[in-house]
Amino acid sequence: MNPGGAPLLELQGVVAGYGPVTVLDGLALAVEAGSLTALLGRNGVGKSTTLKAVMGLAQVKAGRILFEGRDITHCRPDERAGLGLGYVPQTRDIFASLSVEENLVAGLKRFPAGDLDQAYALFPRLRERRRNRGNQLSGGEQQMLSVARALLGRPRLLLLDEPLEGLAPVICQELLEAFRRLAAQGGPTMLIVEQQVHEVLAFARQGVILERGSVVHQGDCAQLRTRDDILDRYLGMAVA
Ligand SMILES: Nc1ncnc2c1ncn2[C@@H]1O[C@H](COP(=O)(O)OP(=O)(O)OP(=O)(O)O)[C@@H](O)[C@H]1O
Repeated sequence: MNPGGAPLLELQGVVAGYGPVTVLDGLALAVEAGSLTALLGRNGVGKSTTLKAVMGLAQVKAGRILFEGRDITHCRPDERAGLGLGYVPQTRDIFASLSVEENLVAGLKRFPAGDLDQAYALFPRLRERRRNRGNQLSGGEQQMLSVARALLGRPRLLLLDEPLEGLAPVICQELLEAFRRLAAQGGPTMLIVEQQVHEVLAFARQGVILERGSVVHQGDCAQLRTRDDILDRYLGMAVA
């Protein structure tokens, strides 16, 4: 399951990209089981590509990706999902013409062990909107549905790509509160790519900063919040 206490996820010297384009340049990254990790960095440094490489959606040209100590570098994306990796893409993975409930039921075809009631308990708004079509939902509700669909697979690691993008502050807090409840209930380890640095640093426990496809800083989010020098240097900002 997890031989020798290995990290839940480990990227070893990963070189990855798209065709001739190389984005990740020997990326080394470890995510411990039970952690909440924020993956930060300026636009275009390779945050989404990191998640795509883990899911088998970007081409890995060198290096290895291990999940629970098992080499998944060459597994198909659906095999990775079956092994316990959940992914919420930046594009929100829902069917616009299906209702909330139909979206979830479609997810159950893929993950028969999933639990609709659990999804509704985590996001009561989805129960209220269960007859609304995907394209009749607000951005926040679409994001909740996308997360709920990923959770049907009962992942041990949930990869979230900019879950707060384009959401009003009050909805961001609602979503983060749901993530907190999920974590408190022993939910999946989470690796979150996010541009809303204030919000994600207040939520996550570990922060990893990428620059040009490599890790340039990693540490406690509580400490990172006080490191204006690092935030300014790598993210072009200072957090009060
Ligand atoms: N399908 C693709 N084909 C070719 N190049 C791509 C593709 N997707 C992304 N890229 C390039 O890879 C680089 C890294 O992109 P990526 O989306 O991983 O960055 P990011 O750190 O997530 O950025 P952002 O914060 O803007 O989403 C960028 O230069 C981007 O243009």
